[in-house]
Amino acid sequence: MSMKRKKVSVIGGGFTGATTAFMLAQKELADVVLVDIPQMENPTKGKALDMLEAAPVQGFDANITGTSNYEDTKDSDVVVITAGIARKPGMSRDDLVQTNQKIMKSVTQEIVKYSPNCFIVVLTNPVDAMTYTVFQESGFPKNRVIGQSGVLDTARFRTFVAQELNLSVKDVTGFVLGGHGDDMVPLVRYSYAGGIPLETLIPKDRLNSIVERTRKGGGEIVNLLGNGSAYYAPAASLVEMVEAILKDQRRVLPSIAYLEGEYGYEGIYLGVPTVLGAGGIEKIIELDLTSDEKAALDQSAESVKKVMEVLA
Ligand SMILES: NC(=O)c1ccc[n+]([C@@H]2O[C@H](COP(=O)([O-])OP(=O)(O)OC[C@H]3O[C@@H](n4cnc5c(N)ncnc54)[C@H](O)[C@@H]3O)[C@@H](O)[C@H]2O)c1
Ligand SMILES: O=C(O)C[C@H](O)C(=O)O
Repeated sequence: MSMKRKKVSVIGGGFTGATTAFMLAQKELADVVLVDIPQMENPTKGKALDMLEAAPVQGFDANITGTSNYEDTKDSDVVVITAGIARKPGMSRDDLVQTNQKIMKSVTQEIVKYSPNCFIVVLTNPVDAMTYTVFQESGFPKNRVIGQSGVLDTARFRTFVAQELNLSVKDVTGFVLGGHGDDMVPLVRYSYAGGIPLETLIPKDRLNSIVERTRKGGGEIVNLLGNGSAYYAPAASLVEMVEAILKDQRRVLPSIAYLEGEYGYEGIYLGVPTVLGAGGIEKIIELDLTSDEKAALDQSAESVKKVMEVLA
C-alpha cells in the first residue's frame, strides 16, 4: 500500500523561505515547492536543487523544487508565506506594511486558485496585520489562516531562561501572547523550568530583563546581521506549526489567530494560545489574566489595530 506524500509550498525563497523548505525536507514532513518571483526563478531553482543534493548525504526522502509558477503549488496541504521585504537596522516591522500588504494580496490569490483547501501559515511582517490581510483576501475560514510569532518569541524567552539557569532548553516552557511587536506579552506567571514556576527560580529584576530582551529579540538579531532579519529560529518555528497540522498533533502552541470575542477582542488577528492539529487552529485557549497582564495585552492589541488601520 502506498502512502501519498504531503505537499507544502513555501512562498518566498529568501532567507526564511529557503531555510524553512530545507528543514521541512530534512524532517521528511512533505515534498516542498519553493516559490519566488519570475526574476528570481533561477536562483530559486538553484537553492532547491542544492538542498535536494544534500538528501543522499543526510538520508532524507523528500522532493524539493524551485519555481515561479504557481501551477506547481497545486493541491498543497499547507502553504507557508514568507514573501516580502524584511526590516533593516533602524526600522520597525510596521514600516513594511504597505509593500508587504500588496505582496500578500497577490500571492494569496495564486495560492487560493491552486490549493483551495490548504492551510496557510503566514510569517511575513508585520505578521499580525499580514495574517489578517491573507484571511480577508483568501476568503478561507479562520481556522485555516494562521500566523507565526508566538512560537518564535517563546523560543527566544526559553533560550534566555535556559542560559540564565544553566538548564536544558527542553525543560523550560513559556508563553508569549499578543502582537509580534516590542510590546508583546511574555507571560512569566505561566512559565516553568521542569514544572517549577520561574518566579521562584529567578529574581524579579533578572526576569524583567529577560522579558525585555525577548520583546526586542527580533531587533537584537537585525542589529547584529546588519542587512536583514532572523531566519533560523523563525524557520524552525514555522516547521513546528506545520508539523502539528500535517501530523494532527494537537500541539498547544501560540498562534496568531482570528479573535471573535476571545480575550475581549473582536475582528483582529493576535497571538494567543491555541491547539494546532489537522483542522488548523482547532481551539483558542483563554487563560485567566491578572489586570496587569490584561492591560499589557490591551496595549499590544492597540498597536496591532493601529497597523490594521493602515491596511484600509
Ligand atoms: N513573523 C515572524 O516571526 C518573522 C520572522 C522572521 C521574518 N519575518 C518576515 O518574513 C519576511 C521574509 O523575511 P526573509 O528574511 O525571508 O526576507 P528575504 O528578503 O530573504 O526573502 C524574501 C523573499 O520574498 C521574495 N518575494 C518578494 N515578493 C514576492 C512575491 N510577490 N512572490 C513571491 N516571492 C516574493 C523575494 O524575492 C525574496 O526572495 C519579512 O517580512 C520578515 O520581516 C517574520
Ligand atoms: O525582527 C524582525 O524584523 C524579524 C522577525 O519578526 C523576528 O522577530 O525575528
